[in-house]
Amino acid sequence: MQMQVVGLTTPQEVYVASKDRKFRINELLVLEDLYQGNLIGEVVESNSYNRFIPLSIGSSIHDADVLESLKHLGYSISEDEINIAKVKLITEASFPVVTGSSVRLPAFDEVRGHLLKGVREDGLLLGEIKNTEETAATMEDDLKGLCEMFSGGKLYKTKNVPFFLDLRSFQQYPHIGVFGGSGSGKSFGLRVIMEEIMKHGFPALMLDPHYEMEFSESQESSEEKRDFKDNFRKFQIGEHIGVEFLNLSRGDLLALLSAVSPLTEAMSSAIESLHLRGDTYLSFSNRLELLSEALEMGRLRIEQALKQDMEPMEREKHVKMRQLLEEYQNIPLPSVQGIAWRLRRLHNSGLFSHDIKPVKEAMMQGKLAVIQGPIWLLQVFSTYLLSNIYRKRRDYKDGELKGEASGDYFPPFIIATDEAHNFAPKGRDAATKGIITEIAQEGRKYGVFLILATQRPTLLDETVTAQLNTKIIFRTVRASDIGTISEETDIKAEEARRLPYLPSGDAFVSSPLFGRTVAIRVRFPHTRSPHTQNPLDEIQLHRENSEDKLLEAIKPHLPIYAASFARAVEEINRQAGANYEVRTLKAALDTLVENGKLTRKASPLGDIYQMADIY
Ligand SMILES: Nc1ncnc2c1ncn2[C@@H]1O[C@H](COP(=O)(O)OP(=O)(O)OP(=O)(O)O)[C@@H](O)[C@H]1O
Repeated sequence: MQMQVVGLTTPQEVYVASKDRKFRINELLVLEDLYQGNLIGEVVESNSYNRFIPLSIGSSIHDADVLESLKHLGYSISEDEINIAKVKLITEASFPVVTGSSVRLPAFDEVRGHLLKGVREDGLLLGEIKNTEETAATMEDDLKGLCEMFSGGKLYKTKNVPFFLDLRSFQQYPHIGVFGGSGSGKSFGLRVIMEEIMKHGFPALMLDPHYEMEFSESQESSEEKRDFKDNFRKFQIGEHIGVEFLNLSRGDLLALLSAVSPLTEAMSSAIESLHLRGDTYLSFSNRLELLSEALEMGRLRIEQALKQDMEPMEREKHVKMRQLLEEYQNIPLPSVQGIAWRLRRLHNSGLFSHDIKPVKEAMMQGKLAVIQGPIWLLQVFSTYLLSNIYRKRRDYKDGELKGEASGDYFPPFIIATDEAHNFAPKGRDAATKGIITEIAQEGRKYGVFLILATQRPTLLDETVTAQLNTKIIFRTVRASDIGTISEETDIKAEEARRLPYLPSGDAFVSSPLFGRTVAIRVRFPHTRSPHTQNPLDEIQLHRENSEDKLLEAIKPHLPIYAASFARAVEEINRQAGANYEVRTLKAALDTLVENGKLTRKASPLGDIYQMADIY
């Protein structure tokens, strides 16, 4: 197996040819340069030619120089099969590589530094580095076969070099972007990242608008049975967690109300004067309701009413209304009503009936807290939650830095979310945008890290995108998104061209730690999402279940004449938990006949249905 550098070379890029070896994209090669010693390069394009498709027919890489030097090196261009790779040097050479230099595959130790960063114990094992099988053969045994891969319908142990993301390096490169279109493997990727974070017991918080981040069921097919029941806790907003109204700052309250629907300026200033220190939900909402009633009635009618006879409670109410009207007469009624309905909407969601203590507790214990809720409520709540825990961490850390007796300990943590473009959108406001931008810019100092996943990197706020040091990029088809990705990462033009065709689960990792883009395949997750049932299977299962139920319910009535359906249908419905009418019952029984479970015979009194096995 002979491989050589051919054609015109530069210090950054060369072509390598071989008669008998097909090059694999992203594999690493050693170029044995006579003067500069061994150089490491990565295959970025691979082509193969034979005499039936002569080299001279259009392709970017076989320019005249390549052809010329192939001839010099003894290749017979019209007869041999020739494989040619475009190779980018990973470490730049000082001057162009010598044409004709021998090329070989590296032993693992020669490229270890390019493939593994940090120590294994601190790494998040995301999967394998693509096309490193031959190099991996010379790897120490305890790095071999570390994770399960799923490809081509088969599950197997990896034969490639494992890919670790060094958790320790987050201090330097704190934030991660996960990009990829629908079905590209982004959710699987996020799941794997979160599983790895849980393995390290690193406190984390995940916003889960899709209700899919469940880690208690292990993959059935996997050999490595592993669940994370004790490593994560799931909270539904309004059900398990919420905000304590009493502890809300004015700013928090404004953020919450505006997340329901943007506030007008008049509303914001009304809140400034209407919200009082020590307000509970009840005292604040009562004030709003009474004021709005008072504004509607007007001073004159309130005075008149007070002159009439009234129940003491009614009187008290009217006195209070008069007082409020005096105090807040300049606030327009629509503003008060606008605030009141926003507040009611928050209250109806259950938001004010709970607090965030359980989330903090889970994080203090090094667990992953999964926060679920509809996206609007998630926005509202996470604004409050993120600000609260970030502040807690910042206060603790600042106190420590100043050498002051520090307050309560709160650990470093990771915040992860899918649909990140909803939480920090470009060009428009969202409740969460402020806090996410702040963490993107300042979080590093406090050990607060972001993992932001989105299908649409183009819609993510630029300030935030610019702070995402590490990017994991799955299949992306949309040209505008490929454009954004190309601008924001060190992804090579050849790789950008491959983005629309990446198989699900393959990704490019662009990270300053590696100094280049690494092509990986994400491992098979240990756990599965509750959504993985195929809708077709769901329908089939449901159908079988309801058929079985109907069969059980009809049994006592068999044999049954079509004419007797009217009498039996009610009881059958009760037993089968169904809602048949005479007509639909007949159709359902006919289906059972088709499936061979019942038989139908014509008789002078109409059709008779009977159990199939009797005949
Ligand atoms: N690492 C992987 N290994 C094996 N198969 C994978 C991997 N990642 C994804 N797949 C396959 O691709 C399918 C789609 O992946 P996934 O659900 O992660 O896509 P997605 O990008 O999150 O899409 P969406 O945004 O629509 O949810 C999976 O159901 C699985 O069959």
